[in-house]
Amino acid sequence: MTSVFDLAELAGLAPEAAPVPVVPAVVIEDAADAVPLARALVAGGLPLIEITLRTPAALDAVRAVAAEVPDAVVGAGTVVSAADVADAVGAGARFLVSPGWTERLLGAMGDSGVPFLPGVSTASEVVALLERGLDTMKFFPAEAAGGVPYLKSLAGPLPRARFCPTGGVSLASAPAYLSLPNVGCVGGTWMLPSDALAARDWARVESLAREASRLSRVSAGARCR
Ligand SMILES: O=C(O)C(=O)C[C@H](O)[C@H](O)COP(=O)(O)O
Repeated sequence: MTSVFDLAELAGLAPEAAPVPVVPAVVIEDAADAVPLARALVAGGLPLIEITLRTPAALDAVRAVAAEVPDAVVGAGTVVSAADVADAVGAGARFLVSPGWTERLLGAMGDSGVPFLPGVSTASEVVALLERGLDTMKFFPAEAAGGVPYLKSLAGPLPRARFCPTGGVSLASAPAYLSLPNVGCVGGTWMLPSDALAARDWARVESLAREASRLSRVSAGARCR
């Protein structure tokens, strides 16, 4: 099955046109903002968009982006229960991201039919997921859990596991993550500053997305299939 790192396939693009491996994590307060926000991200070159289920507006936001922004690939983040999985997929989420995992959550995400990134932060969790046949995961909270040196250390004993580090990642730190052989994409909120969202400053979001979209295609693109 397609993994979240099969970015071109997820986005419906040819492999050579794989999008930049940066996934904005959106916290949305007003569902009416979802479409203009998603359009700004897409215009800035970031078509993969994770809307976190942290706010009451999130599911309506997923629904709106799925219906009205065809160039976006919208997914749901903060998926922490089987009910979240059902709600997110029902709303049109095309991928799922969770900060952690349980057997039940893995089962529900596995049955959902869409790619998913279960969150891990320890070597034992990586081993547990590999044991279950899953090799694609979110590394969360990336910076607090050890950042680039930690992922480098995991690559030796656990080379099959591939990660999407998220949590404290910035424009400055993203290139170091993307240069690692076990990183397929990075997630973050740095292109969505809360003051820009509060002001509905979509031009600023687009410009920050464009800046993020210049991050190395070369280093990660080859591994994102
Ligand atoms: O809600 C979840 O499922 C998450 O894990 C959320 C995101 O990973 C963080 O919100 C990233 O946020 P920054 O640290 O600002 O980049």
